[in-house]
Amino acid sequence: MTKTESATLRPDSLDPAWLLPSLSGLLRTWLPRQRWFAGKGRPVTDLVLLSVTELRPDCLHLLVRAEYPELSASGTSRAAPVRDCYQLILGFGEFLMPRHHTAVLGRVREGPLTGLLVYDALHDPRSASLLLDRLRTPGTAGALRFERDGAVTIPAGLPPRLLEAEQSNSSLVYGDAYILKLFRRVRPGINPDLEVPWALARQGCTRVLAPVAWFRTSSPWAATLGVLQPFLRGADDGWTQALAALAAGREFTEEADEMGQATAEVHLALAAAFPVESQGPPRSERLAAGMQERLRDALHAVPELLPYAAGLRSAFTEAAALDSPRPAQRIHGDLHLGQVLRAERQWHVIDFEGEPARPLPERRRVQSPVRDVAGMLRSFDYAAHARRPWRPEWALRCREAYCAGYAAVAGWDPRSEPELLRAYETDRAVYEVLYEARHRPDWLPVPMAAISRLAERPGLRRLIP
Ligand SMILES: Nc1ncnc2c1ncn2[C@@H]1O[C@H](COP(=O)(O)OP(=O)(O)O)[C@@H](O)[C@H]1O
Ligand SMILES: O=P(O)(O)O[C@H]1O[C@H](CO)[C@@H](O[C@H]2O[C@H](CO)[C@@H](O)[C@H](O)[C@H]2O)[C@H](O)[C@H]1O
Repeated sequence: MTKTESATLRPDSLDPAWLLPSLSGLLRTWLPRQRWFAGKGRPVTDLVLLSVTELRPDCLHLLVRAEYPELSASGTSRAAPVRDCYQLILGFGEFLMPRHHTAVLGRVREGPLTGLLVYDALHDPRSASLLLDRLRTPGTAGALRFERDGAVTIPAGLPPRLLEAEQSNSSLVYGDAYILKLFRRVRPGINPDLEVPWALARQGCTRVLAPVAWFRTSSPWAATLGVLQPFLRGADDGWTQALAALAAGREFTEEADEMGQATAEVHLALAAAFPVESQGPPRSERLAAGMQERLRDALHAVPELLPYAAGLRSAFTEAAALDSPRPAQRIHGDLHLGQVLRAERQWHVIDFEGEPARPLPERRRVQSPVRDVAGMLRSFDYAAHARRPWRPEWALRCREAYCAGYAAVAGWDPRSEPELLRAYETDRAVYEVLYEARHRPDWLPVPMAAISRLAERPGLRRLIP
């Protein structure tokens, strides 16, 4: 990397009245290309600057509200546009890093900043280090507040690198000792990815990594913006390991069994750390109504789902007739193979953010633990369908092993509630269809294969993937 002189923003640079117009054209082109931007491939129809904070004269922290049309099966969007708030940390000045040309938004073409190069400052080691420095020494910058666990001392000077994983957010790794996740899509409220691991670690749960520092904002509303956790050096996630096993023609049942045990341990710790539903078991009717509603939304957005609608609905109708004996409790909310990391032969569970598209109050609500189990079962299926030849029997064995491991620790077997499991798997597959349509259209056939199976075998009782 070569860095030439970096321009300094003028003192009036924080004035939203002209800052946003200067950046607007660049953001409209750059945002839809980002992996974490939910409106991928759709035009940004409006941008509002919600807050701007100077981190350094040539580095700004921004919260920007982007508006884009909702996905619509008809192509003509009659649905209300989506309005999401995104966290950006932008650098201004010359930035030459050819490997990371996606980091560059471009040159400002109008207003007082004309000619200035704008880039995603997370790619700039100076800005990445600045963030760690702020987290090491608690304090404020405008509406931003940096905080840390007083019992932990974070060393200075750890070299930063931006993680190049397929992510919904952006993460910086410091000296292979800590990882800072910056939430890209910001919602009002405390993010469960801070709240949950913090509470679980205090329960003595060794399956999670306790947050050591975090930062939040109070403007335009209170929200968590980033969390720093210990980095598990040399760990592989479950997805990478499952694909490696498949490629080598190996079974993955031992790992799946241990993963089931880890999930159950986390569920037990969650039930101890947070209130469980005091009104008795979750009301299946209400639950199924929520699933039907999500299906309706997905049908509106993804036309490929329409032929399966009746079959999918039947999964929810069947579940509505039952009442699960399982009390509702806090859960992970988006459990899949990418959310478990294996280090020193032990699985750790990460990313308690829940499904990023849902509002935070919904993600923080108590739910059935079967939702998490179904998420992981779907993930074995994803792995088995990620490459040709498809290996559904491999997935079936993983799914059985995972449930057995779960049952051994939790004291109840998810397979004993097949209707509920099917409903949650169907709900998850519908979510995945929507997720892939929005973020990775090339992947759509994977959840669609499950949709066709789940819809066409309404009487299914086995764990056939
Ligand atoms: N504590 C950690 N130690 C090592 N790697 C981690 C850790 N936390 C996250 N990662 C890596 O970062 C990736 C993205 O993290 P994740 O929390 O899932 O972010 P996102 O919500 O953006 O998808 C994970 O798949 C994993 O490879
Ligand atoms: O990145 P997040 O952890 O926030 O989760 C989102 O992205 C996941 C993909 O990266 C997506 O997971 C889906 O694809 C996985 C394979 O890449 C597969 O293991 C999961 O089973 C499947 O759901 C997840 O749904 C989404 O919320």
